[in-house]
Amino acid sequence: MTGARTGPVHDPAGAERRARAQLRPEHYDFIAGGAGEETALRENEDAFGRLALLPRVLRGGAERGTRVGVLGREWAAPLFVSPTAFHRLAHPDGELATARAAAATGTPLITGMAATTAVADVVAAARARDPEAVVWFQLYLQPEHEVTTALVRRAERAGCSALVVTVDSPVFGTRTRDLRNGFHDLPPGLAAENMRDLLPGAAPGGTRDIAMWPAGWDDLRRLRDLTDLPLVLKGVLHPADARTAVEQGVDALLVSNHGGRQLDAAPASVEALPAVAEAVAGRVPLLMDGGVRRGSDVALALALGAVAAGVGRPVLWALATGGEDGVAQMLTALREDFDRVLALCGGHRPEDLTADQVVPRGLPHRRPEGERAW
Ligand SMILES: Cc1cc2nc3c(=O)[nH]c(=O)nc-3n(C[C@H](O)[C@H](O)[C@H](O)COP(=O)(O)O)c2cc1C
Ligand SMILES: O=C(O)C(=O)c1ccccc1
Repeated sequence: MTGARTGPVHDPAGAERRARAQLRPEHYDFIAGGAGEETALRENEDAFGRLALLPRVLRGGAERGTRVGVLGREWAAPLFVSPTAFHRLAHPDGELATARAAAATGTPLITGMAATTAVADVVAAARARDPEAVVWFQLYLQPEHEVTTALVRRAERAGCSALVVTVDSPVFGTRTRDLRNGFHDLPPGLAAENMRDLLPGAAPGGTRDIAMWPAGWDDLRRLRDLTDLPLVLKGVLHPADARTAVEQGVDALLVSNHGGRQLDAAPASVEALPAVAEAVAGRVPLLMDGGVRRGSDVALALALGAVAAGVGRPVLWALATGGEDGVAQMLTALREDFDRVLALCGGHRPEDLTADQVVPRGLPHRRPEGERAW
């Protein structure tokens, strides 16, 4: 049969179940959990479930492709790996395995300051698979400007091609599961390697060593002056902030509620996307993450204004059960799933997906007066 599935089957729920069986319970909870009552966490996936895609028909499309352009580079698909802390909790190869898998599948990777592998080693691992691999560095603005500066220099020297500043974390969200489990520190032997020698005391070993701090637009301007790398703001949900960010010369926005781990009352990322897209009006590219689990989620995000969608937890589940191969299979399956959804929607390229193709699920409660159902 033409077009039959040949690659790995995409099974997001199964991947999490298998990872859970393998991880220490407090590590599983750290990854799976959200803030407070985990409303924002649940909403990220549920919101996609409330949206349907209206396919267009008879549009041809034998010449289909998934490539997109972002900040001057071509990406294989509108898909990237969002920054998540502590990959060595999931697998001994940690960020090295993730970096190799991302590069091997042509997927851009955002590695974070809370990685358990130094950014230079992460970039080297990616470039060993693909010399053109795209790696960005995520950071939190630090209370001491010298620490921020040192982190930026580490990312520049490593060869990262953009900085992602996470701005949704003036304080750490209330992580209910971590509090219940007493999980605050990394196991012996693991450390937040990017922070090494930047903080007083021993090797940075836990969530408390990554300062989240209430930075302001002034601090962002100082960062702008510090580096020529493109700046991406992560965690913008309010359209007014999106507008300010564009005025401040930010190069891209990543619309995100931090996987439901910061403000529990925040909307789902995909629900915040349309208003941000309207405010930005195409002046900078929009990325999004939160609850992206299948090709149709990527397609919905694109139709609502994003140029690409990121995955956080699915990477860690795949890493826990399958290391580099597991992550590569997951990313490949997700890309293939998106490609099929794009075709079924009548699209030839990711840009062909439009907002008129997104409709809410569920019948309207009341039909307009006098109108028949057929
Ligand atoms: C275990 C874990 C650690 C995370 N660490 C960071 C981090 O250090 N910096 C950051 O900006 N976002 C962090 N995030 C948020 C992700 O970048 C991303 O916004 C979120 O995971 C996307 O949602 P998803 O997990 O539903 O795909 C983390 C998320 C998880 C699950
Ligand atoms: O950002 C997060 O969600 C997160 O879990 C984390 C943990 C430790 C350090 C930095 C971020």
